[in-house]
Amino acid sequence: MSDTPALQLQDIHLKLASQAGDVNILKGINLEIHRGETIAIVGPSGSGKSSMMMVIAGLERSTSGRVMISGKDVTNFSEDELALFRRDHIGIVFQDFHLVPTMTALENVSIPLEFANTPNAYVKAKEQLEAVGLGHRLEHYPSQLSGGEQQRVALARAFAAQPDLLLADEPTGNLDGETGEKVMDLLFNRHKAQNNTLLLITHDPKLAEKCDRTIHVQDGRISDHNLKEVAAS
Ligand SMILES: Nc1ncnc2c1ncn2[C@@H]1O[C@H](COP(=O)(O)OP(=O)(O)OP(=O)(O)O)[C@@H](O)[C@H]1O
Repeated sequence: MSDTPALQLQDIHLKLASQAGDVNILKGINLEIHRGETIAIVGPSGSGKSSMMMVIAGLERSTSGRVMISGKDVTNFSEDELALFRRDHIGIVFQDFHLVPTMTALENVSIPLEFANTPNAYVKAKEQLEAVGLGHRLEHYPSQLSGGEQQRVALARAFAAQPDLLLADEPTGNLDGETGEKVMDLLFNRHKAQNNTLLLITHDPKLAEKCDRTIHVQDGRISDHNLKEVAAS
């Protein structure tokens, strides 16, 4: 296994314009995550967790700083380069599923594989759906699926291309406790099966406990608490 970190953030700042003036959202984030780690990102509402994840995913461009993924500096990638890099290396799961409503479960999972010219995209998508227990729902549209099932489709889609980095932003936030637990078990099982790196934003302490490490974000910074953890380790 290579020693190259899965993810490095160096002095990331994010400033966005709002009607009330510029807002400093991220204020110098430094972070290094190793391959295969599971990381919980916790912190108060509005502290910048989702913004940090958007910067990592290349869906938001930082104002300054550097983003390295698997040793590749993606900071100055064009939008097209970022889209290709995301397709090949990053899986993302959102709280509200983000499935395409006019596509079946099978199509939702296979479409990114087809874009990547992956051979046997449908067969691979079917395998991913079977791995999350949805082999009997392949032809169902999102509106015909429960919230838990929709999130399982989103998991199948995120894992389909075997990404190096899996980002999940409160993936159980819209689900009831029992369904959320099942989705979470699947998320960890799929992570284990593929041995990718998992970053998970959560407000649930039980979930954070399941991860190797917890990163605390406070007011756009990684809080002192983490620095003490690092110093003690
Ligand atoms: N497009 C934007 N323009 C201006 N400010 C924004 C924008 N997007 C987010 N913010 C602000 O940035 C801050 C961080 O938001 P972010 O969504 O990253 O927080 P969070 O920690 O993920 O919160 P939550 O736990 O509630 O999801 C908030 O104060 C938010 O209002």
